[in-house]
Amino acid sequence: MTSETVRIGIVSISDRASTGVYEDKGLPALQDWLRRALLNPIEFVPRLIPDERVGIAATLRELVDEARCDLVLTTGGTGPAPRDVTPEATLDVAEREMPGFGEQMRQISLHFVPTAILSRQVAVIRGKSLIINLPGQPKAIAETLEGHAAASGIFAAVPYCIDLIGGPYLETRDAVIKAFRPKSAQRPARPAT
Ligand SMILES: Nc1ncnc2c1ncn2[C@@H]1O[C@H](COP(=O)(O)OP(=O)(O)OP(=O)(O)O)[C@@H](O)[C@H]1O
Ligand SMILES: Nc1nc2c(c(=O)[nH]1)N[C@H]1C(S)=C(S)[C@@H](COP(=O)(O)O)O[C@H]1N2
Repeated sequence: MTSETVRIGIVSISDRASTGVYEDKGLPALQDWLRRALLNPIEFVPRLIPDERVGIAATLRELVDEARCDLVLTTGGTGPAPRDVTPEATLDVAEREMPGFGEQMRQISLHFVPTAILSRQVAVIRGKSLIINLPGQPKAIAETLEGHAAASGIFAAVPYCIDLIGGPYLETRDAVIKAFRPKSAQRPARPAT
């Protein structure tokens, strides 16, 4: 059985990376982790943009409404600094909030850094797409998606969430992240790769 293709918007939000002050490590880190974690063919739709609320909201709308992404992951701009506005922009485009993702990410991240509580990250649904904010530190991407021995990574809940909102059936590599679905929602497993 062939996996369905998934279209994923990846958005790196950083004033300095988007103006070339330093090299962006957010988009490569997102791509690397998703390629490792997913068995589905992936079409990435990447964007590197500054910390501007209106521009971030416009990018998220475009990725969901025009590019038809099933999932959008952002990185950066979730902290308390005046220019950190990613959560506000994400809420601007939200139809529904999914507060469990932010709660769980802060729990996971406390196993890595005491400043985990400074991230105001949110997750929302718009149309048939799930949008999730991740912190800006490139290493925080794998940390929050994959988790810690004591706190399961948020990506474990992403495939079933996407099932429920009408997206493609995502299959993960268990060695990276084991997706959880109720038995009634599981399809027969593919041979391991
Ligand atoms: N996109 C990125 N690429 C590479 N490193 C990054 C990126 N975003 C953040 N970092 C690193 O994480 C550190 C802390 O992130 P911080 O929240 O200050 O970044 P930011 O808000 O994206 O930066 P900026 O002030 O340029 O918008 C940065 O000093 C940088 O070392
Ligand atoms: N897993 C993880 N979460 C993390 C961090 C990290 O290094 N790893 N950094 C924290 C810090 S220092 C800040 S300020 C906030 C917000 O980061 P952002 O503004 O770059 O999004 O995320 C926090 N969450």
